[in-house]
Amino acid sequence: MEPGQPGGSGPAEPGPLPRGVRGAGPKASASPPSGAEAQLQRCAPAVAAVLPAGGRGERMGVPTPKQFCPILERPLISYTLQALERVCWIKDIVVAVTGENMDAMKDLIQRYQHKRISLVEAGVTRHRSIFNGLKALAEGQRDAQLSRPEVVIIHDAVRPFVEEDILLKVVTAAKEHGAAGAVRPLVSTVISPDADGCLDHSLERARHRASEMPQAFLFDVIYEAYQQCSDYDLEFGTECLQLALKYCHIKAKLVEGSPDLWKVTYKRDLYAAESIIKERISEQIHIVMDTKEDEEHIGHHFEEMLKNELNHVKVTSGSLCHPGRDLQQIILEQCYNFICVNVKTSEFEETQKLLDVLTESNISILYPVVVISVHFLDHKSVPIGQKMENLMQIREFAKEVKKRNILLCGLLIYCPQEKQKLQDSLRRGAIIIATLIKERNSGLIGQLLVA
Ligand SMILES: Nc1ccn([C@@H]2O[C@H](COP(=O)(O)OP(=O)(O)OP(=O)(O)O)[C@@H](O)[C@H]2O)c(=O)n1
Ligand SMILES: O=P(O)(O)OC[C@@H](O)[C@@H](O)[C@@H](O)CO
Repeated sequence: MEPGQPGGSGPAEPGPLPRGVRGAGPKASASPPSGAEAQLQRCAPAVAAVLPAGGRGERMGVPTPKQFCPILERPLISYTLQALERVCWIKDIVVAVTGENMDAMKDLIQRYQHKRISLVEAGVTRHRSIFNGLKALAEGQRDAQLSRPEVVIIHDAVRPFVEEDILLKVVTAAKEHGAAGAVRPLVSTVISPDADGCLDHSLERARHRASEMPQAFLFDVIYEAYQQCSDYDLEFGTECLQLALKYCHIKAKLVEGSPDLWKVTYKRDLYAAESIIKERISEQIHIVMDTKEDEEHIGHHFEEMLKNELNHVKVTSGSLCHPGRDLQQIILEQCYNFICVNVKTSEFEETQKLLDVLTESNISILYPVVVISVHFLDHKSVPIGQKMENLMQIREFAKEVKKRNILLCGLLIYCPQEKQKLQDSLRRGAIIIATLIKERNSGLIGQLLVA
């Protein structure tokens, strides 16, 4: 077993410590608890998580096991780890991977600065992988600082959209009932075929649920269940809650989960996951301009047009004159989309300053950051040949910053003197920007689009 490598900036900062669970890291609680809160936390359960990630992903139909398939050039499992790492009261995350994928997993932990991760060898079935993870926690391996938790979460590594609230619900329910699991309404009706492959009977859909993840258990319950488990169950079983019922007579509490708890199984699920992630990181755009706010200029007309056309997202704006104030705050808010409107300075002076700040910030470790360098072509500009020659530098800039997962492309907005035509150009520019951010396509880096 290999502990994960300590990270640097790492994933998003964990959320606030919910009542009733003990913190894990230095940021587990903003200030030391007092009185009843301290008492509550002292008796709160220590929580660990086991992530089975040792499958082959045969139903995905590609050579790469689906947990390592890329979404926006980052392996799927990294998103699940990030989701669990956001929860500060999960002390250890034990991931079961096959021996052949162990090195790839260690590289991934290092590259994306995942924390609190320990690795164990997967088994030939999902139940065996989970059992190996539980054994690692039970034996409290010193080299990974693992300790036996009171409550253990079991969550498939290929379910990236898991939020703190469902985790807290299943952990709290497991503490009371011994076991708990997320469920969802059935989408299709379950039927039972007879020996001839014909319908024997169907289940009343409204009275049944789909068992999803996360699930949570008192550690002693699920560990005892796995220790008693038959080889048949270990080989063919698919339901941990059933093991707790069959071997420990514990009836798990069923917790209604959100639609996002689905498991990535087929290729369509990977496309869906990528679309959801793209949508989530496109919700905020920050405009950087190299002119003062009160200055009448085409750049401010364009800023207004952007805010009107992109009214479905949060659009903030500022300048680089005070990067310590505006931009750092925006980066802390995890904005992944930046528009640099070059009005007064030479072609790429402002854009270069923005790229330097973004490169320093590590914001693009987990998600590709889109930067669009906006330029204007009007009758006062330098001769168009000279202008275009200057703007072609964007290709070199883009190639350089791509190494830092920053997707840079340019937008040249033609500014006719006639007011309506100018408005049309600005609107086309805004639509191009909205598309570039939504698609986040690395194939367009270094391109200069014209509106
Ligand atoms: N021997 C196994 C088999 C599966 N899993 C993990 O269990 C989770 C859910 O299983 P499933 O969706 O069935 O994954 P695969 O077995 O990889 O998929 P397939 O059945 O299509 O091969 C996945 O994170 C998978 O990596 C595991 O840890 N060990
Ligand atoms: O059967 P699979 O290995 O595809 O999936 C394993 C679990 O995710 C699945 O059985 C859930 O219903 C939870 O128990």
